[in-house]
Amino acid sequence: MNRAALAHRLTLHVLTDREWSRGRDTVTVARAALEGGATVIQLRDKLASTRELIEQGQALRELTRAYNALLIVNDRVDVAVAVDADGAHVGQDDMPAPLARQILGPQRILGVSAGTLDEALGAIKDGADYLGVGPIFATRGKLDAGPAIGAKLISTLAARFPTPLVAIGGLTATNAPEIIRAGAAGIAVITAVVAADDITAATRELLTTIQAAKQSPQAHP
Ligand SMILES: Cc1ncc(COP(=O)(O)OP(=O)(O)O)c(N)n1
Ligand SMILES: Cc1nc(C(=O)O)sc1CCOP(=O)(O)O
Ligand SMILES: [Mg+2]
Repeated sequence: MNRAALAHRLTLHVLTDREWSRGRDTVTVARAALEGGATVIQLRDKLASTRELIEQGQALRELTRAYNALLIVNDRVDVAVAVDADGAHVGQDDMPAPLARQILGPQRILGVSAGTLDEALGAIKDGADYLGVGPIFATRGKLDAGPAIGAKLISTLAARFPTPLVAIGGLTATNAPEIIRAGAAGIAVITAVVAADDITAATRELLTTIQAAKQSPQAHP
């Protein structure tokens, strides 16, 4: 997939998280988000056994194909390959990106987290297909995320590099537009979607807001 196509498909990335799902199972949450227009489902379950993760991954693989959405597996590059996901996402404490790339091969998508310019430069050098940049705002979704960094890193990176940027951390329909205008290709959320009363409606609202921001004249060139 070329960069422009990938950037388009990264518009709205929903991370599963059973701790925030209010008793709803991962497949139910993902289906509702896909119905609302999520373009990526990231399987992120810090509690699951490997066997459970594989089962969830296989179910999400089928579902994401039916909705023409991407499936990314968080942390577990081996599981990403085993369930034939589109890719994997690794952070700064996870498998190093060059090893993840070896396992994923050249075709699958490799996402890497970056919270600083140095981390971003390293991830780009290591061949990340997209960067997960955050935490942009204060977040409830990741306890060890560190302090909010705001939009500056997004605008700096967008001005200098073509690698698509996915903003994460405290994103909502209210604050997403300014981050898209700063140059993010898309946003990633946990609580704004998976903890919502109506997951489909929350996803739809986010998607509409992001699409409008992408088309606004103030959008990043
Ligand atoms: C799109 C996206 N961006 C950042 C992250 C965070 O990854 P990481 O730092 O490894 O933290 P955990 O998600 O593993 O807790 C992400 N998952 N997705
Ligand atoms: C999983 C994750 N990674 C982050 C990072 O900054 O890398 S912030 C985060 C949690 C995002 O949850 P919410 O959308 O509810 O704020
Ligand atoms: Mg991780």
